[in-house]
Amino acid sequence: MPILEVKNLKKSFGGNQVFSDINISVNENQIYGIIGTNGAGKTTLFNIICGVFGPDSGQVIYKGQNILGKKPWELARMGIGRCFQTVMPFKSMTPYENARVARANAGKHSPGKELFTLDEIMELTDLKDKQNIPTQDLSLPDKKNVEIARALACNPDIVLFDEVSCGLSGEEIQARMALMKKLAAAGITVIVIEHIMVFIKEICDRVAVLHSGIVIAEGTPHDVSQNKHVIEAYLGGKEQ
Ligand SMILES: Nc1ncnc2c1ncn2[C@@H]1O[C@H](COP(=O)(O)OP(=O)(O)OP(=O)(O)O)[C@@H](O)[C@H]1O
Repeated sequence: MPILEVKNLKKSFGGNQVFSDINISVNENQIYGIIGTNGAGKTTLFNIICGVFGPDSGQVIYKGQNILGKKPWELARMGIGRCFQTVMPFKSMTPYENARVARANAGKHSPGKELFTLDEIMELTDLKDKQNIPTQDLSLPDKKNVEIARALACNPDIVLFDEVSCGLSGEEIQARMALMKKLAAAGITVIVIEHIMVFIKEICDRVAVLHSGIVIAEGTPHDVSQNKHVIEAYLGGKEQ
């Protein structure tokens, strides 16, 4: 059953049309990948889903309700979480404080029914032994973990991750993949934008490929990687 559907989305910035007709359907508990070349509109799609700005036309349906027009904080309280490509935690606060503030602000719809305690979130995001260090003194990968911890503290039903593996080592990427799988196993729906194909192939149940304003392919990672439009448009004619 779909938890999130994007229907007939159109979006332009000035004269630059980013989407002419985007359609995506994400089922509950799936790990759903979104790929596409630079500038294909992946982050724009997340911004529209999260209420940062609206489309020119189309619909975003979350749990059966059209959510266009709702503010980002309203959507966070409805269970839509987001991790940004660039990290934006409160720098002077520790990881634990960042998570606590996020929970207090967005700790949503079902108080007392949080999926993870703050301690569990520190464990899940590998921050347990650093949870009392000011975030500004942590490494970039740890800061990214704080960003994930903040999203999880909001007790989301769905989390959108925008290139959270960017700049990480192979080992850190493996840890990130394991975390995504744990979130899905715990009942959270995960949508990831990633450029790293191994990441997409290993963890995603389904993938959508954005190109020239539309979804040129949708399916399992294997099916999508065999699709001739994808090979031509996204993989530069070479299968990966
Ligand atoms: N707020 C904005 N104002 C004007 N143009 C924008 C805005 N946000 C995005 N764009 C433009 O929309 C297009 C899609 O950008 P977007 O960042 O969504 O692509 P992307 O697929 O996420 O790219 P990347 O892989 O490089 O992160 C680009 O041409 C970009 O310049």
